[in-house]
Amino acid sequence: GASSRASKNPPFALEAARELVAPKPTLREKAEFEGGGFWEEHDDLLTRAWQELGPRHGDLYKYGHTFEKRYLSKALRRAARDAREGGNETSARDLFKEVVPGVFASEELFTQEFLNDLLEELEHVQGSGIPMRRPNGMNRYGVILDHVGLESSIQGLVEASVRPLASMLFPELVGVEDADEHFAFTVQYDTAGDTELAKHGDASVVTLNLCLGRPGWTGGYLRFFERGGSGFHVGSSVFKALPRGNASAGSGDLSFRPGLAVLHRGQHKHQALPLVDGVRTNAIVWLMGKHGVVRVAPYAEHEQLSVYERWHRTSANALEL
Ligand SMILES: O=C(O)CCC(=O)C(=O)O
Ligand SMILES: [Fe+2]
Repeated sequence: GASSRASKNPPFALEAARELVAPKPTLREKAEFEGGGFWEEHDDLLTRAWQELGPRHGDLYKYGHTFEKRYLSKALRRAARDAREGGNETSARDLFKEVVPGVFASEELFTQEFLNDLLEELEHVQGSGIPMRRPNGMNRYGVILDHVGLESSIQGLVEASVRPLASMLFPELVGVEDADEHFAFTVQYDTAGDTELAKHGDASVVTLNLCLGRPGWTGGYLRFFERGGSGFHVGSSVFKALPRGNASAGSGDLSFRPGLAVLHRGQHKHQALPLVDGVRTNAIVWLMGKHGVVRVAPYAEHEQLSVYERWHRTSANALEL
């Protein structure tokens, strides 16, 4: 019962978590390996502290009809319905423009409420005093969304729309089990903290990168590279076998605006150019297979998912849109 459970756990997890002295997030050297023990040791306490803190926007934490109505655009909901019920991906494809070869952008996926609520939730979480682990060794000021209670709602979002869209745009990479898991985090650039991110590939098969805001920064372009281990090589037989439009991972600079989302291959090398002024915050979802496995070998055309398979894989897809 409630009393025996309470007696097993130390009370006031939130207060206890605030007392913890976490490994410094500003240490750069070997950053990604540092302090792993700390986070494992206190995992339970931190999870309870987040529960005690509670949300500012509760709707963000549960995927379902309310989430979809508040946070997904009408255009995305209609496109998903057309694809799922009518087997027609035309409206889903029409959401995107290929702004750099292999980089598909859309301003039509999420609502303004999603951007606002997420930004406010980040402030709430970052002001809580609960220690937080950095998303990766390169960006020191983001939040791992999966660690602050948002993992299940983001997984719901992934299953219902992000994974089907990723499979539609990159059918040679997203098969049945290639995007069963995700890693979701934010990055934040400002002139007092991190201003840029070195050239890298993501530990993902496909990445969704959504700009949250705040409006008014300058600089901070996302640069994509044609070469440098994209996994696709012009002239190889594999490359030639890929369908047009999905074959390339080209070079170019992308200018974000709040609400602009891009999908790109994780192996498509990219770099965040220096922010000159203001603040840019993006939410990023890496898609990957179970246990973090990242598929890089492309599927031949006959092995790729059908439209039906893309949009009907899981029970989450059955949610009313
Ligand atoms: O600056 C960005 O929007 C991209 C960040 C990024 O590529 C990453 O965190 O993997
Ligand atoms: Fe990245």
